[in-house]
Amino acid sequence: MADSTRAGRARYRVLRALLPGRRSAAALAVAIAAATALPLAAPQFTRRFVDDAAAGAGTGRLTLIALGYLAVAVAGQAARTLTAWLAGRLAWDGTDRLRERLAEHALGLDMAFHGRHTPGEMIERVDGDVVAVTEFAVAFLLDVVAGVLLLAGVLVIVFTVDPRLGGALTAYCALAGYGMARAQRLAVPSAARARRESATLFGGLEERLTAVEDIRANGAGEHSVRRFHQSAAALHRAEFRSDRVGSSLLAGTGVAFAAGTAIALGLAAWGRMSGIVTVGTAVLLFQYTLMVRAPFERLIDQLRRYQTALAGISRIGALLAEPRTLPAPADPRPLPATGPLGLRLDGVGFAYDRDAREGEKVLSDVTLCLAPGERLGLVGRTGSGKTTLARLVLRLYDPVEGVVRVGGLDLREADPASIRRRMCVVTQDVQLFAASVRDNLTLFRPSADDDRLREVLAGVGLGDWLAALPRGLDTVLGGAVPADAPATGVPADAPAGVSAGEAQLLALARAFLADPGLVVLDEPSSRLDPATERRIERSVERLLTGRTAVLIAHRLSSLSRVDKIAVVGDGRILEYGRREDLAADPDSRFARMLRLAGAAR
Ligand SMILES: Nc1ncnc2c1ncn2[C@@H]1O[C@H](COP(=O)(O)OP(=O)(O)OP(=O)(O)O)[C@@H](O)[C@H]1O
Repeated sequence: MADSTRAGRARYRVLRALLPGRRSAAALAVAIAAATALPLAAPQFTRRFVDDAAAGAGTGRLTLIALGYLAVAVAGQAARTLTAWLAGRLAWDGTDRLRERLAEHALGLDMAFHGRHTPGEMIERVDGDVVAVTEFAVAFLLDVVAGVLLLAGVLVIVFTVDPRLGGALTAYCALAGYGMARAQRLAVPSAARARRESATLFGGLEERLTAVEDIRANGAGEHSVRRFHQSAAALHRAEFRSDRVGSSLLAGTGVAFAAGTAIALGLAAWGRMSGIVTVGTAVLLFQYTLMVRAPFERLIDQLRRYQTALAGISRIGALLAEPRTLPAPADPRPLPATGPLGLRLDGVGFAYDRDAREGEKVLSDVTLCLAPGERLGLVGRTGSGKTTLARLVLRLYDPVEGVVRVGGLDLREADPASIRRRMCVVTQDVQLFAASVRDNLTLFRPSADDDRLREVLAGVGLGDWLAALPRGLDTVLGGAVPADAPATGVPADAPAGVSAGEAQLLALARAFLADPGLVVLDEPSSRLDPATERRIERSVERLLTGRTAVLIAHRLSSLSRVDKIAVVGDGRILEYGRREDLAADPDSRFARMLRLAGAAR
């Protein structure tokens, strides 16, 4: 499909998500029509008032005309308020719909996509772009549609009063519009520069706040603050320049419209003196000339925002059009519902970049087999491909060649929900949320049985920890804190800190709750205190019992609990076999590793 067609379709999908229902759209159209027509009617009352007063009409009649004017003015203001309210409500509905669709779509995209895009970028897309687009949509309805209608209405009315005056006003509007559009373009570079400086400042701020611990620990606080000052100063200068250009343009526009008003006054006086129009009509023409200024200014302002909104629509459309690289199976089959799951990899090859050439693969020709309940230990240097192998087992990626089978099923044909239900991963980098202990354990699943949660926590040795928490399972967890941090004097609703060891045990508790048939466990490589380490080891042993397991081992001692060992190097399986066989073979790499470890001790 041609890129332009795809982009057009994506834009159409975004705009369709923003479209309101028929009834809301009809209500808004009526409100916009009223908000335009009523102000257009007001000068007719002024004309009648002036002409009747000049003709010596009585106070009663003049009062009636004045009241009519007042009623039209009040109704016009009410229609404008209603329009703004309706447009605002529709914008919120549209924003929510679009944001929900985008968030759902983005969360459904696979790891390959999320590896290429930072969280900050995703937030900007799902929030920043959507808000920019919907704000523009509201402004478009209020300023562009209503402005164009008002302008057209004024020109039509003045034409009907006198075609010559109508022609003059049209020519003036065309000239003023062209001049303002040109002037706006002058403002674009300085405004764009201010936006760039703003992005640099906030991007840097986000990065430094994320890395605050490393910055402090390495004594880089002063440099970071200096860089922050530099960015803030650059933003200040850019904003100042942009404001100066903006104010000059505003002043220029003011002069142009003042000249227009003077011309209109002159034309009205000329019309009156030539006897073409009455005094009332001269006042009416003057009022209509004044009315064109506001819609003009708003139209020009929207022209500038249109570019930003268009870019936002294209980016949102591109995200919505992003395909999943893990295709859903046509006929999904569930993994066996109970018991440990067998695992088999046949000639598996993988590259993160699917266009990579033969030599650039991260994994090549990997063949492994685990019977249900067997445990495999993966060892190898850093960057050798152990984590990648584990990701393929969990179907976070699909292999580019070969097959991964779990429970006898090619993972590409297995029901994705049953994969997430029956398989589970415990990583060393435990993610805890600023949420209650309960939500951290169940990952926000509402159907949690508190007794089961307590039992599981006690099982991993966190029973006393839970009992000491001020609000038990409802205690909100904060960020990780050092294990030796004092826990006294903490208010009852303050977020509880979690040490690295406790976080590991919480992750193991999550795995126990899921009760999987296959566990992938990335052993913590950081050193914990011996007591915590023993608690973790005991829990790991319990977790692995009766389950198939792939263990990424960072310590040789951990391998004593596995049945088979695979030594990974440069994306290949360098050695694979039963642990006792490899240990008994003096020429094996594993035996060499054991000897080296023994010598080191
Ligand atoms: N998301 C990714 N995108 C692109 N390349 C990646 C990605 N993750 C890992 N790699 C690359 O794949 C190779 C294997 O990495 P992998 O993380 O699987 O190794 P590892 O054996 O688990 O290392 P470690 O023991 O340090 O965790 C490395 O060259 C790494 O740079």
